[in-house]
Amino acid sequence: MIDIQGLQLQLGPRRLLDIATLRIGAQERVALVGPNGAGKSTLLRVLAGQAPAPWQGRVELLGQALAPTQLLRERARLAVVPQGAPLVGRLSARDNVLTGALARCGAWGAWGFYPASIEAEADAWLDRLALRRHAHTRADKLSGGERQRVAIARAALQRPLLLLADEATAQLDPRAAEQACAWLQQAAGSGALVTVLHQLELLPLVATRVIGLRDGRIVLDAAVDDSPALQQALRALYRAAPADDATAAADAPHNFHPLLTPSTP
Ligand SMILES: Nc1ncnc2c1ncn2[C@@H]1O[C@H](COP(=O)(O)OP(=O)(O)OP(=O)(O)O)[C@@H](O)[C@H]1O
Repeated sequence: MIDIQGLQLQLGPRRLLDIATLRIGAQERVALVGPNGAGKSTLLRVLAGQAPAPWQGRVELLGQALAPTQLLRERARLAVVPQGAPLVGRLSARDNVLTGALARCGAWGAWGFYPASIEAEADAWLDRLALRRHAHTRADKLSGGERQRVAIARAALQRPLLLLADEATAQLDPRAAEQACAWLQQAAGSGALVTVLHQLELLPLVATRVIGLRDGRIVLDAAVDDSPALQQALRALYRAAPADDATAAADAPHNFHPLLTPSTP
């Protein structure tokens, strides 16, 4: 599903990513965690074909080796719930959700005509995410949390092989955030889910594997469980001071002692 070897992304003097190896299998549920500026979103952006700068290394996604300027052939099956959940503001919540199915509908979808089965699917998602009463509200009139939920439903309509979610629970109240973890898993279906997460208490609800980044490097790769070892590793991940300038980042040892590196597929 995802196979990364020697990924390096440099922006000016700053190294944003330095990932020796990372493999994520089909159907995996993975959370990316780490302090602010660790590179979590940048990694998702590389996978989504939106890297902020050219990168070096080998990135294979859904069976295709990517180049920094090349888009994935199977883009329709790659769903992204971006940070802040940008939507098409002039479209209703329902129409935004329906755009997730565009690739399945061909030209008719582009004209706003969707098969009844797809409209029913969109409505079911609007119901599930408690959005039915907002179905015909313009997206730019929705609250942040409502937009977030619309973005999850839109991703579900893509029937993704891979769903990338960047802090999809960030704008949700505690109960909705817990529910969103289940929604994300449902939206990913039989595909893989990689989600950036800051609320560590939600980890068991959304992931079976946690990957910790710091200064663009993977320093933690562990199964999600309630072991004291994982709790300790997570605390250490956030306690560690980030490199606060380019020199410090460049001087840091390349493979410093990982916090935890248990089994991965
Ligand atoms: N387009 C850009 N131009 C300059 N710097 C960038 C750009 N994109 C990311 N960065 C820098 O790269 C580093 C990693 O950013 P990234 O957004 O990936 O971190 P993150 O782990 O997702 O952080 P957060 O938890 O705060 O969202 C940050 O220091 C950020 O300032």
